[in-house]
Amino acid sequence: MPESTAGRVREVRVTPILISDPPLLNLQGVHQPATPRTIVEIETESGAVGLGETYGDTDYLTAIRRVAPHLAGADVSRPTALRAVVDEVLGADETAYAEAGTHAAGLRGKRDLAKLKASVFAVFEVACLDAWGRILGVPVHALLGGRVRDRVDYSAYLFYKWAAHPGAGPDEWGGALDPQGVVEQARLFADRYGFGSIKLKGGVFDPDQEIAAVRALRTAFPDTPLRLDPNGAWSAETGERVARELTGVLEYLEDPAAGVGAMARIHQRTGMPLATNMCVTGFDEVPEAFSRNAVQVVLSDHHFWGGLRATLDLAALCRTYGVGVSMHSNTHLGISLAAMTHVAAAVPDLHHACDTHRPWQQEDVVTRPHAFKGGAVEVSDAPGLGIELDTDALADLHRRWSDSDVRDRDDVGAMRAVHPDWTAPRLPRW
Ligand SMILES: O=C([O-])C(=O)C[C@H](O)[C@@H](O)C(=O)[O-]
Ligand SMILES: [Mg+2]
Repeated sequence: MPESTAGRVREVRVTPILISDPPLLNLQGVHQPATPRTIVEIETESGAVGLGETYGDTDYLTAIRRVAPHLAGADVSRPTALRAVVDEVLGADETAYAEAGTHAAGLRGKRDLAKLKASVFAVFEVACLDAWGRILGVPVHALLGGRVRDRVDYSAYLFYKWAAHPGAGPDEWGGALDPQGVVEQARLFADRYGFGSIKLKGGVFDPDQEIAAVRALRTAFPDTPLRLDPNGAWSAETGERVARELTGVLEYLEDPAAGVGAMARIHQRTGMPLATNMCVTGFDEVPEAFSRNAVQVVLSDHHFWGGLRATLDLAALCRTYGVGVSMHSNTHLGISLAAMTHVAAAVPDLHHACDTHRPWQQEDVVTRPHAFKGGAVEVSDAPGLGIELDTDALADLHRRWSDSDVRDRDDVGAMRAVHPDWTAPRLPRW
């Protein structure tokens, strides 16, 4: 019998876009009014089109564009084989990633070539699985072993924020710069989306102010699991103090201090469960962190762990070592949310609500953006990722990218629009 050509890759389209983003504050500065993402479409000989979404910064976009032409003729049912293609095309040039600017580097752990390759592979893997699922008529979660839940719980992801970007009118969320503002934002998220867990992005104000905000959330939401994430802004001593003050209040504390040593010390001295998307962001970082008991919850993220099946590998590793698993997010649209939901649906031991930035985005490139009901997204059983590309929206957001000179996420630069002397904070900041 002749080999089937249905899953053979005919064309790969890579489209950079800019999506608008509110003025959300973090350790490094503030989100820009618009941030880059990359959308990948893999079209097969049968006409099936698989979708992927990932970071849009120059280093990612350049690497994705370099690899894309080499995928023609590959088979979407064999995504593992593409790993070798990515490795070969991106070669051994460590500088490809390390020198590509400062932007959000500090907020999501190490930056090296291995991680860039894992990230580039991930967006193609998702698109292949989507196309393959469409061809077979099965959902992506079925290709991952099948769903073990019907709905995936997400967490409200609160940020300190300005009421508006400089020079722009106020947005629909309003400002949140003190405990009362944070509680009001939480109520908005709970009312609109029904989230049953709350995370506050910290590292913005003095730790005592952030402790006060968490206590105000506890008073307003007595039974809701709470988290605080200062992105490694504190010293081990400060982390220890905050951990003691918030013991019994937080479900977990996320990246209180930078590095495995500080994390291990904080946990050992306080017993506070610690989560990370900074000190363990690749498989090579697992042995030391786990053997030193530095993290109790790993925040997986298929965008940089190497795709959906690598996320399942990570979950299995965590299970083996008695470490919890949950999910990290960055500013993203519906293709990423669909991929996150399919893989989360297939992870057996997912005991924490996943992070998502999606409610902060007012536009999308999918025709029917996901709805959060009771804080959860329903797991789709439609073929592939269960989403359709809105080609007009994609064209509009690509036009915005073409008309703009924003090419990288730069929270530090965005902060300079208001504080001209602002520089990336040296750690520990407190
Ligand atoms: O959990 C985290 O550290 C993040 O979500 C990283 C992000 O870059 C977050 O800090 C943001 O969007 O400002
Ligand atoms: Mg984090």
